[in-house]
Amino acid sequence: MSNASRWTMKPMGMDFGHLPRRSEGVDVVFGKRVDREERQQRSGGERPPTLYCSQYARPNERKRLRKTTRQARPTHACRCSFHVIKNSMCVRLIDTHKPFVLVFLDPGELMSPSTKRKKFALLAIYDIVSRTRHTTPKSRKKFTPTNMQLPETELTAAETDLNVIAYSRSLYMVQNRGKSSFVYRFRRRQPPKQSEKKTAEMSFHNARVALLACGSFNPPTALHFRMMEVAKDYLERECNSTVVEAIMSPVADTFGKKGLAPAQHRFAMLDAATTNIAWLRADSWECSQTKWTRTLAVLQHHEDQVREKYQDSKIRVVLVCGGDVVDSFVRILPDGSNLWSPLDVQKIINDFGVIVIDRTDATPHKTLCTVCGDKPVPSNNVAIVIDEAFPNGISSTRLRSAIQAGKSIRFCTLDPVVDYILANKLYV
Ligand SMILES: Nc1ncnc2c1ncn2[C@@H]1O[C@H](COP(=O)(O)OP(=O)(O)OP(=O)(O)O)[C@@H](O)[C@H]1O
Ligand SMILES: NC(=O)c1ccc[n+]([C@@H]2O[C@H](COP(=O)(O)O)[C@@H](O)[C@H]2O)c1
Repeated sequence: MSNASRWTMKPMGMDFGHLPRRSEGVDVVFGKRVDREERQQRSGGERPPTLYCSQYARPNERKRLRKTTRQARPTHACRCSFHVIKNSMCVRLIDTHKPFVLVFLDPGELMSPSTKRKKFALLAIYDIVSRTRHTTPKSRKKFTPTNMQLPETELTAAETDLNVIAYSRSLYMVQNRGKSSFVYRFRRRQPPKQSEKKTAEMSFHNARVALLACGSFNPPTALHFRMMEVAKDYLERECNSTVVEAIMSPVADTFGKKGLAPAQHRFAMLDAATTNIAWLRADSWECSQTKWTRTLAVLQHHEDQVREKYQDSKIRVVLVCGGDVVDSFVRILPDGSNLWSPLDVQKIINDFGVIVIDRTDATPHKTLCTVCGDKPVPSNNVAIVIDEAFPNGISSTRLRSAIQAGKSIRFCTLDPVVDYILANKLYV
């Protein structure tokens, strides 16, 4: 019997109270003091977006925790998803420091794992799970480390991505036996560190590359086109790469940024401006999706497309972005969740690569050091380029403000964009 088939994923038919359905994710925020009453109030009849673990948040512990994780963050937010496997709850915990830990958990007293971080994470999850009354002594009995396997067949594509990471990390199982609990650690069986290996082999040098810029382009500014030119120039001059094409992909309307003009216009402006530039084009795939697509998925889509188009499985798709986007890699949203999944960021850096165009007030190098933690920033896969010929603080916001004030924006962007905005009376 294959290992995968030993586990069956059951639908969420059990009484999980207020927990969201799987893949929705729950944010576990460490470090916030929320008293019991308030917590109950927050839970109310509705599903709370965030679960607070106040009892593990003493200030001195927070300080130590930050030291351990080497990441000073205002709160320690973890995104978890919940699954039911053989009557036990499986919690997947994702955070910046340890991107993915799979925990099979029975409520019970926990034996302290070796590091504070693990302890905090496990206790936090315990805190959640202990309020769900989901396990019975019978189900606990069934639960043994020997039959443990990820239910690969039942997972969606996105989750299967995560599984790879789970295997490259350690797997923890926590089980209650009488009064004490045990933490089991499993090593992945396949050769580890596949993505690191890929990074070591990968380099911009002599590579065939397609560039991808994702953004609102609301409207496109001179810098949006310029950043593609700067990235292409850098790769061809410094790395002897061949840039086969460069793609500008406007984000879908469902991204929900304030004041976002309809995707049809944002795409049309990019298309009009790039139509006579052989190596540069606008692509409508991302903005024609009904839901917002994470940048990693956009990269993956275009990797498939260009490899097929050029019949070359070695072509790389490299993300081009400004320093502000890199800074946003570690941004935590007001509800405590991560703007970018840390896993996505790791994959973008290691499996694709990024050309960062420096931008006023951005500190991409510092952010990348934070993101990479113990490891050095992979310099063969990430380059921060300063545009010395044309440094400026232009932004779409400034163009929109100028248009609203009735001022000219000519020469702040390409002429076809200006003409399109005027003809369609955008941003007035
Ligand atoms: N002046 C600039 N310098 C460097 N990168 C830039 C500049 N303007 C935009 N970019 C980059 O272009 C990409 C698309 O950006 P986006 O469409 O969000 O433009 P924006 O000017 O930042 O928009 P807004 O002002 O509406 O927030 C991002 O990677 C962004 O960092
Ligand atoms: N998690 C993610 O993949 C993620 C998060 C935030 C923004 N983005 C992308 O960054 C780009 C720029 O966004 P802003 O316009 O908010 O700077 C957009 O294309 C957006 O889709 C991706």
